[in-house]
Amino acid sequence: MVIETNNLTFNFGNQTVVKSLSLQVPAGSIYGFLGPNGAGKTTTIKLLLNLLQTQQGDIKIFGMDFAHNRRDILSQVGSLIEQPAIYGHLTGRENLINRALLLQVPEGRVDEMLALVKLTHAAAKKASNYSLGMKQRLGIALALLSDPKLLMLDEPTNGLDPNGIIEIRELLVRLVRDHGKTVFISSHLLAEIEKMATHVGIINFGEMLFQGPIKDLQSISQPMVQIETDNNVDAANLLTRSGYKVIDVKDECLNVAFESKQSTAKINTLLNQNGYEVYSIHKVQKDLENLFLDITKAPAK
Ligand SMILES: Nc1ncnc2c1ncn2[C@@H]1O[C@H](COP(=O)(O)OP(=O)(O)OP(=O)(O)O)[C@@H](O)[C@H]1O
Repeated sequence: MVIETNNLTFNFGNQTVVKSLSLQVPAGSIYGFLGPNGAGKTTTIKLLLNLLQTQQGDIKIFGMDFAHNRRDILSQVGSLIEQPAIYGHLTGRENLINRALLLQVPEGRVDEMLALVKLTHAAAKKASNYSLGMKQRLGIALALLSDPKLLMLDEPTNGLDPNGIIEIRELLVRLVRDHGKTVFISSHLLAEIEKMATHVGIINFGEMLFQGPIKDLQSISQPMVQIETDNNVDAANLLTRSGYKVIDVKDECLNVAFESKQSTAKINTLLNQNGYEVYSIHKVQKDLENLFLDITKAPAK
């Protein structure tokens, strides 16, 4: 794991904004850290970057205990939180050269970074004249100058138009695929993250509500046949024995993985032939956005 937290908890006064958080961010992943406004994402990122002092719990980054290896760890982490620290009166290249001097990074990296974030054509333009998307990309180039293994980005697509979002997405995918980085990116929009993330963590009120590979989240949103019978438990057993994939059984209904209309009709016939009364049978599907809303609308504890 590149990032691992155990029982991470943080309070602002008497408000607990991060609650027993156990993050698991695998190496080489694009980890989407999702949650509505005020969920605790920025606070968590600040704890991971030591911009806030940990009050409770442990953080391990690159397998090292954060409390005892802070310098070592942070020298291998690039970050972008809130607005990128850019000087508007300097050009894109000058901004990068300044930082390269500060970090004692060879100046050759500057042109490499400009090319990587597709700003070579605008290198000599004043940063104040950059679009929001260009500023974000320059911010990412600044974060990448020291060639960190891990990039942490707090809502980097906030306020960007669809093109700007696509450019950032493509850049992050390239960084992971071609440069072996791990990317930790927060957002309050699942739709933005879904297309690039390999893993997601969904938090609300500081608590982890779902964490795992994106495909696990997608599999919860697979289409299902929802069936209500006079005996759902026995009907589910019959369907399992007959080779259908029963997803769950509740008092009021049972859910079977949807295969086709024809297979749904066969399920109906099978149940009827075995003496079950079928009160309703229909296809249901939650799209990811609705799933996300469902997961995050739980009331505060
Ligand atoms: N400096 C602070 N002092 C007191 N409370 C704070 C402070 N910073 C954040 N909070 C509170 O902590 C909670 C979590 O805020 P945080 O900024 O971490 O959420 P977030 O998920 O990043 O939200 P957003 O998507 O809006 O940026 C919120 O209730 C917020 O009001």
